Amino acid sequence: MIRVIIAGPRGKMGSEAIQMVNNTDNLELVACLDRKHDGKTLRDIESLPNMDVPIYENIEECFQQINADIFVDLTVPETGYIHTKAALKYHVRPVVGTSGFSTEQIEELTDIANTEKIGGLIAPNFAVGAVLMMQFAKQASKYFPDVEIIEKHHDQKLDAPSGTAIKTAELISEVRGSKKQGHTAERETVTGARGADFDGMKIHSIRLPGIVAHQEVIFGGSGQTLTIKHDSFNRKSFMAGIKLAIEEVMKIDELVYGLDNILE
Ligand SMILES: NC(=O)C1=CN([C@@H]2O[C@H](COP(=O)(O)OP(=O)(O)OC[C@H]3O[C@@H](n4cnc5c(N)ncnc54)[C@H](OP(=O)(O)O)[C@@H]3O)[C@@H](O)[C@H]2O)C=CC1
Ligand SMILES: O=C(O)C1=N[C@H](C(=O)O)C[C@H](O)C1
Repeated sequence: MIRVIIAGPRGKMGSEAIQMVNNTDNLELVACLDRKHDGKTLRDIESLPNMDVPIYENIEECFQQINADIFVDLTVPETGYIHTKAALKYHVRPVVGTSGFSTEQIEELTDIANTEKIGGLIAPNFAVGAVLMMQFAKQASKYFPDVEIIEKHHDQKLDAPSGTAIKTAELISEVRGSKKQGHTAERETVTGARGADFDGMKIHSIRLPGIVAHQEVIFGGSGQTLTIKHDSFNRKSFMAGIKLAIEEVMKIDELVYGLDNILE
């Protein structure tokens, strides 16, 4: 049995993750972290399963009282970062889905995990299809260095660009390097019209009600374009990746960034 703590249990991802853990034979939910229901149990909250799993508001208290193997964070960037640091301190392996960490924060968490020899994972996207999209985009950029990323998410999302878009740009940059695209005399008549700039490639973030999580990577070449596209239509699309991450992180003693690091 792998003993799991989930932070953000009332959220869209957290509530799906609880279901996934409850439906998985070798996983056991042992506590949740929730800023609004300290001292209660899941049973006390209408939207959550009828279970006697304790809820904590304070992460240190939670780790001091609960013996757990894995800490899953599905909250917001500022809190997720603090949670992940605490998990590493208490040697509870973090599996982090929360997006919006800075590069410096990811580097710092990686250093701590590696010093402590604790396995962990920060994954911008747990959907296997999205991981493949990123890998295919990296491959394509060798032949098509002119590329723009369009990511589309629901309008409750806090961070822009998405974690997936940033990871995609980072992977493409490993192959393509830095390259300014578009006309040399290009100028914006409305600020932001050309999107965010990452090593000269543009990232465009769309936020609308009615959509979940989608990304297109469009490559342009002489007389042709190539579009690599992934769509998550619901949050179940991320659950197989979280399950795999929980299981695989138990076998490693470093913190990795991206689900691709543990996929065969
Ligand atoms: N890696 C991946 O594959 C995926 C990652 N994500 C990321 O996961 C995270 C959660 O997404 P989602 O479930 O859609 O978001 P939700 O807004 O539905 O859920 C966020 C949860 O975090 C809680 N929360 C908010 N602020 C704090 C805080 N300061 N301290 C503690 N808890 C807090 C919320 O509680 P309250 O109701 O009190 O605000 C809520 O329960 C996001 O960062 C998102 O980008 C999402 C999908 C896939
Ligand atoms: O907030 C979301 O919804 C998602 N966030 C992640 C991201 O920032 O890439 C993963 C997925 O796109 C859904």
